Amino acid sequence: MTSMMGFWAFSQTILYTIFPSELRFAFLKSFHKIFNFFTSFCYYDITEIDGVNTNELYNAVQLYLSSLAATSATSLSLNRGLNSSSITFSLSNNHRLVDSYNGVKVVWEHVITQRQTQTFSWRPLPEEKRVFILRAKNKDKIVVLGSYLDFVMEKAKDLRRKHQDRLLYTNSHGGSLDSRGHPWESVPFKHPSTFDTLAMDPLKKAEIMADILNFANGESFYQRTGRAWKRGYLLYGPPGTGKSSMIAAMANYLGYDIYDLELTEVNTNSELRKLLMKTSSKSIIVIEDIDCSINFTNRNKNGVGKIDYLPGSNRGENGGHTITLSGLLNFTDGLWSCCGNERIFVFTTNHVEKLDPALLRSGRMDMHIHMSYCSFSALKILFKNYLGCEDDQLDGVVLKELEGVIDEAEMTPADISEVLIKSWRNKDKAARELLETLKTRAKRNRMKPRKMNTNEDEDKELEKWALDSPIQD
Ligand SMILES: Nc1ncnc2c1ncn2[C@@H]1O[C@H](COP(=O)(O)OP(=O)(O)OP(=O)(O)O)[C@@H](O)[C@H]1O
Ligand SMILES: [Mg+2]
Repeated sequence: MTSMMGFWAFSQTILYTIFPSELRFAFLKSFHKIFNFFTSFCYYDITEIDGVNTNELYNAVQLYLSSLAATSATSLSLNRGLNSSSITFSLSNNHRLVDSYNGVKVVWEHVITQRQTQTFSWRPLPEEKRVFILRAKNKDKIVVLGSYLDFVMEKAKDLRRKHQDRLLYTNSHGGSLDSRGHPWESVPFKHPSTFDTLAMDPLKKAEIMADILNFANGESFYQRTGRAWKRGYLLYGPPGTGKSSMIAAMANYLGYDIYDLELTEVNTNSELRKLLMKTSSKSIIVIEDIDCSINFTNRNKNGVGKIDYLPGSNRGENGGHTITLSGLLNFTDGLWSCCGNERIFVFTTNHVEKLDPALLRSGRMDMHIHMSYCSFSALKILFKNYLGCEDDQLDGVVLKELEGVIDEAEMTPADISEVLIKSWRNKDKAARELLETLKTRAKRNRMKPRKMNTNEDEDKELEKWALDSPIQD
């Protein structure tokens, strides 16, 4: 500003010595206009990469402008991501867009420049440097910084949930970062499972739906009670009972992204933290088959399990992998779990009895959900899904028999779907075939010798405990 004033004084001196008075006035007037034009505006740079981190505001602005650009910009870049169902717009290089908010007019410009070749860097940066420049009048500074940018962030979040494909992230290359600073790779998430298609006890389903909805709408509750805005679910039960389908249904219901954390790819607790820091809010962080990829049972003298990689996993015994159960609990529970908001953690397992009790203890996972064999009420949902009919449209006698035998048959919804899918065009035939299969399974189960040993008793005890664990805050 001082140099501006100096330049102003200097130009006035020149003016008085060179120009006659009439010309001087006209010149001064235009000069004043130009001078005011530049000094009455403020400019904000929003760069794509801020230091080493991706700038969330940049992504939000890009999305927000894409919705404006579609109708008002004259030059657009059109993109369609691999596997994506929709085209996205973005402002072309050096193009501008005018936006107004509460009577305040702002101008956005997108500037892309080539980055100078880097001599040395811990992490290579992308070749292009991309910046959004926001211009606003000085007098509107408070509105812009106080509420306009928050408005842009909120709008972008909504747009993303409404129009963009949700994403499924995976950490297939462990915790290492790519050139844009992401440890996660993503693909569009298009799982068709919803709570409508999920076959399970309707009361239990309603309870889970209410719980996640309460969570998603509970910002003020979490703020008031001083709790981190996160919730943990443990889904356990035999294969094919719908644990993964439940996760997909949750994501579709809330419009959240999914981070599928492959724990065997993560080497250290700090890598785990890095991964957590790079997850966005409104997401579900999933660790599937937690008992299969790692073994928590090997506790050290402090009673905290150190994770041994099982023979099937791709980690050797002496590979220098130092991830611990306390690291994992810190990830879900501790201070690090609070960087970011509105996140759901889901662990799944086929063997709840193999999990370390520290993981099951009250307060760790807020809700333990037992996904079990198909019940009669769950079967009715499968009839609707696969045969397109309500149960009262089926033969009453067959239905009664199905009800009598289904619990004893102990068949998973996945197994039952396989039977129904074979004759889905003929609903009565499909129901009859299912009845035959269920009867055969029930007979086999009746003949199977029940092993009753202390281990089984313990397992049952543990399952009961897991089932009875905390359900509400
Ligand atoms: N409860 C259910 N409701 C509707 N469909 C189901 C249900 N459970 C299983 N299925 C069907 O079976 C398939 C496999 O189920 P899913 O992958 O959800 O089981 P899972 O419990 O995650 O199994 P695993 O323990 O092997 O991971 C699903 O794609 C779906 O078609
Ligand atoms: Mg699964």
